[in-house]
Amino acid sequence: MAVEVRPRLTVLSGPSGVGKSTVVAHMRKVHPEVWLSVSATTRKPRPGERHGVQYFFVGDDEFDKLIANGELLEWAEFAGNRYGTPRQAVLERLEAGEPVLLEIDLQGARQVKESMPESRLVFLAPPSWDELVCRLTGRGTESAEVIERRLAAAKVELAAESEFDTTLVNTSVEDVSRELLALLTVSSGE
Ligand SMILES: Nc1ncnc2c1ncn2[C@@H]1O[C@H](COP(=O)(O)OP(=O)(O)OP(=O)(O)O)[C@@H](O)[C@H]1O
Ligand SMILES: Nc1nc2c(ncn2[C@@H]2O[C@H](COP(=O)(O)O)[C@@H](O)[C@H]2O)c(=O)[nH]1
Repeated sequence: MAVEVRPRLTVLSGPSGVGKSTVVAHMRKVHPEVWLSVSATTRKPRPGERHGVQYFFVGDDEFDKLIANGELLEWAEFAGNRYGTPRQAVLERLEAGEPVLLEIDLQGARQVKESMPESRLVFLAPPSWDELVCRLTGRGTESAEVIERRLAAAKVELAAESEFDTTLVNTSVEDVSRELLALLTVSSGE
């Protein structure tokens, strides 16, 4: 019997610093055809980040307009900044029959599951709490105060792991990237 393989909407979430961006970047280096939604955010760019690549960096007024015009599939406030997924690009990809990957926080993942129950939520977990703290601190992109806020959010996110369809533990970037890639399509057996 032929196995039907269909694209799907996959949401990757997990605590700040667990390695979501690293895993996705590795996967897309090996498989550049994988499409990742570019979010809008009110956060200021980190060194090396470019508008339209990592994020669409917008001001508060512009973000307000995106919400008011219904242009965001979901949005949330995270550690003092707002983040949201542009709706149109996601719907266009799905209508074209292409897999869609979102890298968003827990609040956004819950909103997507509510509006698109057929989506798959993937939780990226750290090997341990100490390793998470080490990765977030070692990245060196946030102040001590922001790290504290992100670690407080991480406790909430880790407690919500059971809401996700699948958990991947980020011990090896290469292994997790491969596992994530396999989840981007749904086969008829599922
Ligand atoms: N498997 C791994 N082993 C060791 N270090 C890792 C691993 N995966 C990622 N890292 C490192 O952890 C740090 C955080 O990774 P990354 O920025 O990808 O996290 P994130 O989950 O996207 O964070 P945020 O949600 O804050 O954007 C980076 O310095 C990255 O190099
Ligand atoms: N709900 C949403 N969360 C998002 C979106 N884009 C990114 N994120 C999440 O925000 C935090 C912080 O990201 P950072 O780049 O400032 O480190 C992280 O958990 C991201 O996954 C989004 O569109 N919606």
